[in-house]
Amino acid sequence: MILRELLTHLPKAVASGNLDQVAKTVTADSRKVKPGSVFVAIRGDEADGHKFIESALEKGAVAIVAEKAPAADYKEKAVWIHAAETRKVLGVVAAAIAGDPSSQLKVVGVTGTNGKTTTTFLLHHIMQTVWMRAGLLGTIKVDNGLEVKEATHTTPSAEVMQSELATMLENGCRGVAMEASSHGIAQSRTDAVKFDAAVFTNLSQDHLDYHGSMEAYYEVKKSLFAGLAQQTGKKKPIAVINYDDRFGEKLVKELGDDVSVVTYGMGAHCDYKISKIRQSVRGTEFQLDNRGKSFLVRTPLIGRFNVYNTLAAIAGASAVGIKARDAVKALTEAPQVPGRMEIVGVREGATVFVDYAHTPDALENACATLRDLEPNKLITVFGCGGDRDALKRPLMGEAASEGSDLCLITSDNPRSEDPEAIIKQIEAGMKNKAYRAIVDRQEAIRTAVNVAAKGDIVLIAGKGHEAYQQFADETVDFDDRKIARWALRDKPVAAPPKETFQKKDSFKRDRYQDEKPERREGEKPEYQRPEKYGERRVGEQRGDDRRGDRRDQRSGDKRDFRGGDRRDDRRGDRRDNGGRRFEGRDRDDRK
Ligand SMILES: CC(=O)N[C@H]1[C@@H](OP(=O)(O)OP(=O)(O)OC[C@H]2O[C@@H](n3ccc(=O)[nH]c3=O)[C@H](O)[C@@H]2O)O[C@H](CO)[C@@H](O)[C@@H]1O[C@H](C)C(=O)N[C@@H](C)C(=O)N[C@H](CCC(=O)O)C(=O)O
Ligand SMILES: Nc1ncnc2c1ncn2[C@@H]1O[C@H](COP(=O)(O)OP(=O)(O)OP(=O)(O)O)[C@@H](O)[C@H]1O
Ligand SMILES: N[C@H](CCC[C@H](N)C(=O)O)C(=O)O
Ligand SMILES: [Mg+2]
Repeated sequence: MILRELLTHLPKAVASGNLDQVAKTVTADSRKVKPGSVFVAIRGDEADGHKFIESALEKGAVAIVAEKAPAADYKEKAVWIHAAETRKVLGVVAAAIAGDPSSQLKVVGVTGTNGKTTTTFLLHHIMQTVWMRAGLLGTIKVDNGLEVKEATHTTPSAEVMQSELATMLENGCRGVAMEASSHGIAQSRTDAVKFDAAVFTNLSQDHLDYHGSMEAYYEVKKSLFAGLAQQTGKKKPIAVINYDDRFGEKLVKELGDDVSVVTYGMGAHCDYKISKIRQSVRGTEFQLDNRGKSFLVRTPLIGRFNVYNTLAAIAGASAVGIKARDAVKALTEAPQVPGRMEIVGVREGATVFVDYAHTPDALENACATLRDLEPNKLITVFGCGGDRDALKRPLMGEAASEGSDLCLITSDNPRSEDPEAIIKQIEAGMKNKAYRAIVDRQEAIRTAVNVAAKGDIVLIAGKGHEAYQQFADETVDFDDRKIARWALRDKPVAAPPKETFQKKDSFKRDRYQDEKPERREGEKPEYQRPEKYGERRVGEQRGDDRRGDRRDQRSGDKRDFRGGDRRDDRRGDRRDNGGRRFEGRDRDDRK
């Protein structure tokens, strides 16, 4: 795009230099500048992009966008564009260079503290089923319709996002389901995206390290919806809002008439109303009432909160013209969202789930969901990430201890923090003494699996699909699901004596801290850190190592409600809520 044309998108900017040159790409990172790039200098939390202007010029930037005018001795090596709020300008320039792809795609953005990834996966599945080709952009992966890549961020920077959207359009996608994280909204990554609909799943405590208060966090989420009214070029966008959520209700009240609002929830006045929920370990079914029509929705997903995610996906799909009937049909074969309430195995009648609950609300819901399956005991393994909201730590302790019979507090991604110090902050919130602290996550998982007896459920929470663990000095390969499978494989054949875990007092940290889990003579050897886990990924940093699961979820990982699980190790006993106890079943081939 010729710079002169680009400037028509920036009416308030002041430019100097030869505007008849071609702008090929745009970036806010001097390290990614190539000849012909526009470099946008952004004042960030850690660095000031203006300091890298020289470096961008040396690499051949054709134009510099900055919040200040050029110095008097500036040699006009490149066009200088002086503008306010360069973060916002980045989005506008990126959209213009990419050909404004979101104006030609049906775009649904999903925001909220929990449920974004799940809802976008469901929505993407519906879009793919009905439209053949659709894009997905979020925490786990970017699917451009033809290829799947690991994601680095939940909501990538504006230039990455606009280029991904352009590829989706080129690849024949009709629409895209994308997550809008609060960081992404606050940093204007989503500003230049033209949404057809935006979904609000819920709001509860998280990210207070970044936003400062719940009110400020809410205001950021709200700005996505308020922004819909300012959008041009698309017919009136639709705000799809969870009306059972306190902040969702507030949002509905506060949005003006210039945004169309559609609500979902249990309340009689909701546009998409849920009732008659029935859950089992194989899936969930419920009644959906919408515009005088009733549907029986059946999905293989487990958990009451997934009823909300399912409904959000149906309402989001309807907002872009997909018939509710078609969405409901597609959801009978909804995909297993990696690491979200995923059954990883059953052994000796004990079932192990991996879930991504990493907020107090999510942990409370995850425990409640598994409690609904009426296990003998619910054993929860969890920790809290370092360098992130510290205020949620005792609250997660409280949620887990209230929802479980036994907790194993361990490390999540400690990042630059001391893992033991994080654990202490979690312990401050524990409501009972039925817990042990085991800093090593692998050890904690193995202990939980070993102590689980017939009819028990083990919940391994917090890291879900993540395939790594981040420490101050290194990032190592680590996958809860793999570790849990190995631990299940090595689990002693007979469950440990019941009395070991009967007395809640017996889980006091000091008593068990250094003990190794029991193993009987002649049984399988002591668990070794597998070779593969010896490989270090030294030096990888935050954004770069937020790696998702490499598997392409479109192939081979679908769960069919009607046919039951395709993976045979997901077979728990199918029970409804009729008061019977949950009992997992063993895979025969493990014996
Ligand atoms: C706190 C935060 O969100 N930071 C993000 C932000 O960084 P920043 O704007 O503060 O950038 P900075 O590092 O201070 O640098 C300022 C500018 O100088 C530039 N620079 C820097 C160094 C250099 O050599 N040359 C150069 O040009 C940088 O590219 C940047 O433009 O913008 C960067 C580019 O888009 C992001 O990579 C970075 O994400 C960091 C790595 C991160 O960890 N973010 C997490 C917290 C995040 O965004 N998470 C959300 C999910 C949260 C949720 O669950 O809801 C997400 O959407 O992924
Ligand atoms: N609608 C919901 N309400 C409450 N908790 C939920 C909901 N959906 C999912 N959860 C819980 O939150 C966890 C994370 O879900 P998911 O990955 O879909 O959320 P997310 O918003 O994308 O999270 P992140 O911001 O970290 O990417 C799940 O593993 C589950 O425990
Ligand atoms: N999107 C979330 C992911 C948290 C996952 C958890 N495993 C952790 O590292 O805290 C965040 O950035 O807060
Ligand atoms: Mg997500």
